[in-house]
Amino acid sequence: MTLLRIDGSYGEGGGQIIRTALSLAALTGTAVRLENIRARRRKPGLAAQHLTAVKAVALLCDARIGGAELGSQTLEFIPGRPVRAGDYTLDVGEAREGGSAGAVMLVLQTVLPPLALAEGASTVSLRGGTHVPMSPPFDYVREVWLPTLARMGVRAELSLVRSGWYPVGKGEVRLVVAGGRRSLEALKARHRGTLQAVTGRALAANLPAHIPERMAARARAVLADAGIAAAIEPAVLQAACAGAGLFLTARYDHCLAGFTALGRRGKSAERVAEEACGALLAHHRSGAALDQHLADQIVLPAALCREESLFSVERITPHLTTNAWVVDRFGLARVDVRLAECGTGLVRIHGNPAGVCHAHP
Ligand SMILES: Nc1ncnc2c1ncn2[C@@H]1O[C@H](COP(=O)(O)OP(=O)(O)OP(=O)(O)O)[C@@H](O)[C@H]1O
Repeated sequence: MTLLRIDGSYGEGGGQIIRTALSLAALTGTAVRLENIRARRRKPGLAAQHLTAVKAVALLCDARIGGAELGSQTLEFIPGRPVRAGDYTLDVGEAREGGSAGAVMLVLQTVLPPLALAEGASTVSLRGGTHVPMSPPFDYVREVWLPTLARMGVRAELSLVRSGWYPVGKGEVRLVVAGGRRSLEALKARHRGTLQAVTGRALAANLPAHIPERMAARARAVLADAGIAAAIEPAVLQAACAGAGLFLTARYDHCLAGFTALGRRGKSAERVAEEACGALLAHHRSGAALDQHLADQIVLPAALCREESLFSVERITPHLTTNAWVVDRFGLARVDVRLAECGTGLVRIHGNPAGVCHAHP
């Protein structure tokens, strides 16, 4: 059997190459061999979050897997059948002795596209980190990524059972996916239109109420100075360890954009607020439609469309160009990323008129 070889050291050289490759392997029935996994990271190879994603996608399509161990830098993944809808429970904490706060949202983003195109509805319960650094937090996925996918025809609902923060994790979310799509609808967001509203949540877990209140107050003041009225709600949550963060959503006529800043010991609530607002204002000034994270996270769903998607993005990141490369390796859709005005990017994803092909044995 020939396996499609994917070089994990390409471009960004991180975990996203694995996740995108596995989603596409399951969707198309392609057997893949991943090499040099996370070669550009300080500790290369599969970490708890990636291993959970590997096992999750393997469950969806009954894949045979080789090299699915912590630290492994090579993985073979051979799908056994088309993706099956069902009830799945995935726990990042189980992937490593002593637990892990690995990002469950990244695992969710790996299983959702295959389940959206599977026959029938699914529920997925995911346990681990819900608001952890270097990943989309729960609020971003619920307020920005899923509503953007809803515009592309994906029907899914996400709820937070318990938040999970670094370093302990132990959060839980529940995802319900309607399934039954044959392909998705193209995303058209070259121009974003006008800013309709900015909303947000200032969250603290196991910390005093004045922390989220100060984050919310400072954020409202910073945005008001820029002429933007924002509705930001402070809230205190219970969790397995302390954590805090501010999550903002900018709602434009034709798209959504999300901005996050997480707290840590020694960083004031006001600084957290200024960081998230700074990111929002930089995006607003850029004039582009999608924020830098949404662009790389929408490349895969857009590759599942029959028609062409087109959107502008605040800036071209290595995550974006790397994900474009992975999609290209599967020959599913051609992704064209171009530099546009003032450092923004323009992304065109030529859909596949034939739709996604399930070439399962
Ligand atoms: N603040 C944020 N908001 C939304 N998305 C984010 C945010 N920070 C990071 N992301 C997204 O998280 C993903 C991280 O991918 P990356 O390849 O870096 O993954 P990883 O598996 O966490 O690990 P590693 O970098 O350790 O290999 C990207 O899609 C990136 O856009």
